[in-house]
Amino acid sequence: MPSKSSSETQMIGVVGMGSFGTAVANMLAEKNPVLVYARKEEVVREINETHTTSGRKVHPDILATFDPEELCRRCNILFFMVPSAAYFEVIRKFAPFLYPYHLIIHGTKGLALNLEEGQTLEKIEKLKREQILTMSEVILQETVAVRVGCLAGPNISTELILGHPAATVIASHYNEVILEGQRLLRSERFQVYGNSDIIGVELSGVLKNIIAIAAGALAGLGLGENAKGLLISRGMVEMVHLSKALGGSVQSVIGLAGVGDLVTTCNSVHSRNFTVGYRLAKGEPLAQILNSMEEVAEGINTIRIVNAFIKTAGLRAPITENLYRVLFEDLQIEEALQFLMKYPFSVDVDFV
Ligand SMILES: NC(=O)c1ccc[n+]([C@@H]2O[C@H](COP(=O)([O-])OP(=O)(O)OC[C@H]3O[C@@H](n4cnc5c(N)ncnc54)[C@H](O)[C@@H]3O)[C@@H](O)[C@H]2O)c1
Ligand SMILES: O=P(O)(O)OC[C@H](O)CO
Repeated sequence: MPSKSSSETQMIGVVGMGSFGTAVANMLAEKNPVLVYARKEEVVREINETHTTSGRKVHPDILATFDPEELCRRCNILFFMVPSAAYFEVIRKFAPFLYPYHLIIHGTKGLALNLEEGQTLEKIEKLKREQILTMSEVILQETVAVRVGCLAGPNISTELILGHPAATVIASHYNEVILEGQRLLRSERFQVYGNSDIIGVELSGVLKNIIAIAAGALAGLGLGENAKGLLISRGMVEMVHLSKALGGSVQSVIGLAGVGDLVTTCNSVHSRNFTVGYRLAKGEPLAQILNSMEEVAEGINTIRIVNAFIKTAGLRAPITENLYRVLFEDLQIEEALQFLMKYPFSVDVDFV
């Protein structure tokens, strides 16, 4: 295994220079030099020559490369900031260059499927928990890395880029991952909390996207703040039950990465998931909305996976189930709302 000198360890690696990757790379660059990986040569050139990418400013202490080996050789702390749909491809590209000394933190709020060749979600009768992977589980499965963490919280990238105050959670089984994340990212404008329940924190960030799509739909219909309060509180209860069934703790859902991010995403016109719901409610077909979006709305893939899991686990998750039918089975939003208003929820909080 190659050894590393202490001076080399100061350079921090970031994989993926989309909205969130750029925001995080810029924050990291306030304290350490940063090397970012982008797969396209023209993006690498743009970052190195103009210190911008896709119209966003890039900190002058950030260099770019399209060589995964260089990134892994020069950085022993890596932040992976790519959408879940690209995760297996990206992780497998980096896996040959990763060693157990690497420390990896990811910021992806999506799920992946661990299926056999030729299997698809549609073909599976019962989707088991072990066939669903959070991104930390993908990293652990595909690489020799051990010290893995996630970063999740109310972190709309457009606000981070403006330097507005915010906070996040770094979750890991390893305290040193949390401490490194805090050391690298904490600033006067950015607070970093720790949590040892990595699965619960990942699931919180993943599941709130479903509720955010529903919140966008309510806003698109102009149904007001009472309805939103109702959705957010019932959405939180649904997230708790789904997260518990998938291996997360109640505490993580009611913390910053759960309720904190839920409130933010359900209220932000900058949220891609909220925007999908809003445009659906205005009458646009889902395919048209997704085709016109350059950035990923993770909730769409998440709801397919979670809906399949709900059936296997025998759970009831009325918001998720009804939203799935709106998105994929032609149920009208108004009909879904009527169904939810008649649903016999009777206990307010049933998980403590
Ligand atoms: N944007 C936000 O406000 C925000 C905040 C918190 C978390 N997140 C999460 O971060 C993740 C990324 O979101 P984003 O907003 O940066 O998305 P984005 O669509 O803006 O950017 C995705 C980046 O990944 C890169 N990428 C995609 N496929 C790739 C591949 N096969 N190989 C290499 N690179 C590839 C793209 O080139 C792009 O740079 C998502 O899971 C999202 O939920 C986003
Ligand atoms: O734009 P969204 O909907 O992916 O949400 C972004 C972040 O998850 C907010 O914390």
